[in-house]
Amino acid sequence: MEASENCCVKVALHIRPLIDDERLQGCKECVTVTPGKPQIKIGPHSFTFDHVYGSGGAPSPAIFEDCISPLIHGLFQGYNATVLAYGQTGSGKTYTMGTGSGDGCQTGLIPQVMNALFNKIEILKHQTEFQMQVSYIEILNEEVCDLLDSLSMKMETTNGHAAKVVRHPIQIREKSNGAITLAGLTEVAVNSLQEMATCLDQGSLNRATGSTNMNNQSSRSHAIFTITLEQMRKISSAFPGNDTPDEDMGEEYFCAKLHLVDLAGSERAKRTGSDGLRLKEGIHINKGLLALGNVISALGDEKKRKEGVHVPYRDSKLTRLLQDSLGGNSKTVMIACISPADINAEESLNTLKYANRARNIQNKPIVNRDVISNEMQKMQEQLKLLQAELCARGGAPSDEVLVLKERIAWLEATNENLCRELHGYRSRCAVVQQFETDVQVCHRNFTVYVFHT
Ligand SMILES: Nc1ncnc2c1ncn2[C@@H]1O[C@H](COP(=O)(O)OP(=O)(O)OP(=O)(O)O)[C@@H](O)[C@H]1O
Repeated sequence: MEASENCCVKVALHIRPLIDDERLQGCKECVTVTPGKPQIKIGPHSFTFDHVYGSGGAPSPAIFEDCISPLIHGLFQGYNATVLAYGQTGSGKTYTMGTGSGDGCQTGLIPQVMNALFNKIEILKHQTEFQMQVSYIEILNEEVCDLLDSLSMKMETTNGHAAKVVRHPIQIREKSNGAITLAGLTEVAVNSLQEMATCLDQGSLNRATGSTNMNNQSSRSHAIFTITLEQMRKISSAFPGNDTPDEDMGEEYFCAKLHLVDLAGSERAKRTGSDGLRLKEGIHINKGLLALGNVISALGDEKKRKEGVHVPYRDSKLTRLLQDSLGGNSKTVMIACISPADINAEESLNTLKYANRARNIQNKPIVNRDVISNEMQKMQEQLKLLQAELCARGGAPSDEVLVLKERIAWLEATNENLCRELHGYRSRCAVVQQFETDVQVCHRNFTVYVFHT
């Protein structure tokens, strides 16, 4: 795997327009965007973000080009990415992400992501083989549910009472290398934009929503739509002294994930008017968001970071699942959503403070190339060096030239063997991950060619 620069979590603010309900209540806008700057004022407080959209800031459609396009570009280079929509209930997260069933789902970010992915694949398909899978989960009342598994989302009728959706939670597992996985998660292989859109629609329909005083279609869960992009790319290279340019050097395998997260909205029971089930959901929502806030605080505070303060990822399912997106191997963008209405000023201020802290989080994204490809790349670099040396010696017979030729022959044979191995294992990330656990065997062989010339 390739190391890369640390990169901070980017935070964009999206201010939705006043909605009918707020106009009917006679609300006024209480936020002001500084013209030409990603800066916002609310009362005496002012905040600067990476971008500000809506309400006098940049136009909302620019979010995709500015914030999401670079993540997609990175995904094709093998970098994991995460987009997190955060904000108070009713602030426009679902609309912005396009995970709902309203107008936003046509223009939201996820449909645009899907379009961009398939457009790019169309351009690259002649030199790269692609496979994509999607999964869609929600965290509801601190349980993880698979939104694409129709069996775990059964409609059940009890004692003749109305049918209700019964959700069967799935378990979080931690592998020996610390990676988090979900036991038995449905991963649907998708080959077209239409197939991917169907998964999004079906999962979104299964997602738990309910009516509160603040939003008549409030998402009651945190939802994570994950796209896994696997690539098998042809490597070609011209050896010095070789007349055939772009000689086929085998293939490289990359596997990167894009998590698109629509968080449930923070809420106050007094304002949502929740009781019973809605209240219980609200308590869990706030608990998960508090845990997320604590992780953001621990990671965003430079002093704490330098002191190596414990990051409480394990305090909630949400933070365990987002561990890599915050402070780990991912390029991450947070989209903080707020309502401009004066009745929501207190909640908007809280969102702004929360999002502002997230800007200090440093991630360490790396290219997710599998171990075999990695070793192959090292080997090919060695081959190039040896070929160049052979060329420089002009091929005159000597002991050194003989040794060089032997080494080159050995490397070429090993490279060919590995190409075959990789072919056999390329179909799924999981299989390659399994293969990585056996990599010590390969390493023993590789040490043979790691020598100093
Ligand atoms: N940019 C926008 N332009 C117009 N209307 C919007 C915009 N964003 C949100 N809305 C409207 O505001 C209302 C609340 O939006 P939405 O359901 O997306 O909020 P939310 O933050 O996801 O809420 P919750 O956390 O309760 O699920 C909806 O009626 C939606 O259509």
